[in-house]
Amino acid sequence: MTEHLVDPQAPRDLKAFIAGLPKAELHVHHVGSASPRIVSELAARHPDSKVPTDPAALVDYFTFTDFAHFIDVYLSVVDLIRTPEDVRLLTYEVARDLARQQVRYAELTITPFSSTRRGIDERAFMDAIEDARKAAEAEFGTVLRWCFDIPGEAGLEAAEETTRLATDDRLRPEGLVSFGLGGPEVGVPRPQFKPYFDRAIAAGLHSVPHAGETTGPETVWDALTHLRAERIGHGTSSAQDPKLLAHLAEHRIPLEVCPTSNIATRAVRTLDEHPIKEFVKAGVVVTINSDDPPMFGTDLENEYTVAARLLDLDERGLADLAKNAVEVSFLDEAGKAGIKGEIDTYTAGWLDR
Ligand SMILES: O=C(O)c1cccc(C(=O)CC[C@H]2O[C@@H](n3cnc4c(=O)[nH]cnc43)[C@H](O)[C@@H]2O)c1
Ligand SMILES: [Zn+2]
Repeated sequence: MTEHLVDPQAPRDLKAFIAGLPKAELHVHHVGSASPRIVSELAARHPDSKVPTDPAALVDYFTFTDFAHFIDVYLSVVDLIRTPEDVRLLTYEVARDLARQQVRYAELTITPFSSTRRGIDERAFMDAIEDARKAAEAEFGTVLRWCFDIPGEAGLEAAEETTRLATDDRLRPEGLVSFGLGGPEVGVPRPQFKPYFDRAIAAGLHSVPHAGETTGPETVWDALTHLRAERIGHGTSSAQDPKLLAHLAEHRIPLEVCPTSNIATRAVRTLDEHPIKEFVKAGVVVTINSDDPPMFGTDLENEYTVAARLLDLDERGLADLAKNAVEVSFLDEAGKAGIKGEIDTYTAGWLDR
């Protein structure tokens, strides 16, 4: 867990502003959001796992040599989720952590294939996430929506299964709004997933694949052309292609930027080399996200602190960033207006102190 990535230099006042700012999180993974407490609780429930049961030992365990190592570790945590009760506990606790950070709305990326192939009954899986979603909204006031993603490296069998689970009217959960594609990009060309995205889009889901996280801008083009991406997960390498940046800006295709994730998986060398500033300069809409927060030693508040430094933002700039995420989310218009109003009221109150 890369704790050194948390910025201790950030002005205390700005940190306090960020802590209270109502936020939306658009790129955060279900299993990747398991807190050290939940990971150790699940590891203790399933002692045959190689995941440490001691939260302190997780700091080393969650330090990654590269993206492939990150995926290996990620899958060892996936292996801890074996029953519908594990799924419900994880989902509910993730919502609690989001609510604590004043996250009013989150689109949580879930990989149902990883659970059903490990033997969790598909109906029980859907019931567990939906039960947690409803409880989280009632108890914490945080609205959750789902993005079901294909784990690309698991191939077309995974694509078929994910599409079936996302489009079968008898199974599809009420909270499902979008369809994604995750995992490694190297050796996993995006175009092969076109028929699955076509079916998901025809069923009313939004297209939000990962692209350009660990490969070049051509993968982002592929995601736009073949998968009809409406937002791009990461899109980091877009900075290498001025025509792509112009296209993203012109068509208002937002990038879901996750700065600390890119350092932790070694996709980008240092935060100062992160291309977020180039995205903004080119007029691309960016949103700030945490990806797999406990695994990367971060949370959404820290990502906003990082963004404030990299983009040189004051309170108003941070509020605009938070409103970007609400605006390009898949929440209904009334819900968007409500959160944007809250952001404005909070910011005005803070600046009038
Ligand atoms: O579950 C399986 O059995 C399985 C078999 C083969 C491959 C996979 C995967 O590749 C799962 C990867 C999983 O990783 C998630 N994730 C979390 N953070 C990121 C990220 O920063 N970039 C890409 N993927 C990420 C994602 O949800 C994938 O589904 C699984
Ligand atoms: Zn991701």
